[in-house]
Amino acid sequence: MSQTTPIYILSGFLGSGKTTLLQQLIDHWQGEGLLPAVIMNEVGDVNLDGLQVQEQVPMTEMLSGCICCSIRGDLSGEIAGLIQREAPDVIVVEATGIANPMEILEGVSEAALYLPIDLRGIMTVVDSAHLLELYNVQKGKTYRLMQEQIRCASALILNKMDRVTEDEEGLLQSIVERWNGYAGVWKAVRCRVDIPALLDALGGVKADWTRAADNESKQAAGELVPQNGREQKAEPHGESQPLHHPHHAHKSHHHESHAHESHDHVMVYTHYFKGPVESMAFERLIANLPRDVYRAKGVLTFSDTASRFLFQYAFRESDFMKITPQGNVPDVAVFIGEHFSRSELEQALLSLEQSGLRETD
Ligand SMILES: Nc1nc2c(ncn2[C@@H]2O[C@H](COP(=O)(O)OP(=O)(O)OP(=O)(O)O)[C@@H](O)[C@H]2O)c(=O)[nH]1
Repeated sequence: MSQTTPIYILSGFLGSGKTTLLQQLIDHWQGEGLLPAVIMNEVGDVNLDGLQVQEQVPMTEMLSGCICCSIRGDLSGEIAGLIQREAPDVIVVEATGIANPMEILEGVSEAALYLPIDLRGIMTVVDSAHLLELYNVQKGKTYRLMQEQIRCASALILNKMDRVTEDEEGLLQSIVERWNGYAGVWKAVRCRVDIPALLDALGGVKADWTRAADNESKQAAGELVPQNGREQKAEPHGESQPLHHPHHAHKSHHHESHAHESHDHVMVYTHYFKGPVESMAFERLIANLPRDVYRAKGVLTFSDTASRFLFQYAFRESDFMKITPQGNVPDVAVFIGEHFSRSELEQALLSLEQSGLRETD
């Protein structure tokens, strides 16, 4: 009898906490003796989230585009490759924060027509404070995309509750219940949720799943076949790019305009550092980023510290973590936002590099 591989889609706006949840899912499955595998999609051309996932987790990286549109045609090939190479017990597809989940759902559903996979549902992670702020304004593409990601969820993780007051909790709950009365809701800080309960609540995804009222739970089954391997698919291109690459094959076109409409306002700038920079100066630059930059992350060598750091910036909060990356990871920072001035940002980063170089002379 042929066996199907359960597959989960991890959705949520940029910086909401998807990778934070992914780490917990992986720990849980590994604790059960299972082999999870990950398909990680990034809009930039470097996968920094992958550095936070253990080496032994098989991972395929789909970079430089969004699986909901520009590289959606590649998704089924990636799933098939992972199953063939690694025989994982479960697969998680971590979408880019700007992906329209409906399109990813369609991509995975198409793949399920000819691959032995069983789509269990979409987990959407929400930055609760960010949602409340956008809800107060009630407009903008980011707001609509967040709304879409919430509507499409089969499970909702209201994350970053540490940034929400008790008074705001009620409003938050009522917003998400109005938008999606079907999904189970988990409130969390750092995505710390009851993972077995979360997984138990996810059943198969129905064709008309956005309106489905019932939620049958299915049990994941699988044999342990521990192997290891990572593969990277990057498209060669310049350092700053729009998110749609005409040279990518589009297998399916019927939803294209809708998908692009969801995030064609977003731009990415990737900066490769030529040398170390001073830590305080870099922190100041991050603290003063224009509001239109809503996500940044990178790996850096500072001129005044011994260790290398992974930095994260999401919705005006930054975080620095010491890391020792495996392999040859360059000093690089990725900035994602809307209509910000690439040249101003580049100039600011270049002058940081200049003063860093003077210091190490
Ligand atoms: N204050 C606060 N920060 C959090 C929480 N959960 C995650 N973070 C931080 O938010 C930042 C983004 O978290 P990630 O898990 O990388 O978010 P993501 O959704 O994977 O980000 P992208 O893949 O870039 O879209 C990191 O600096 C996390 O440490 C939380 O509950 N509260």
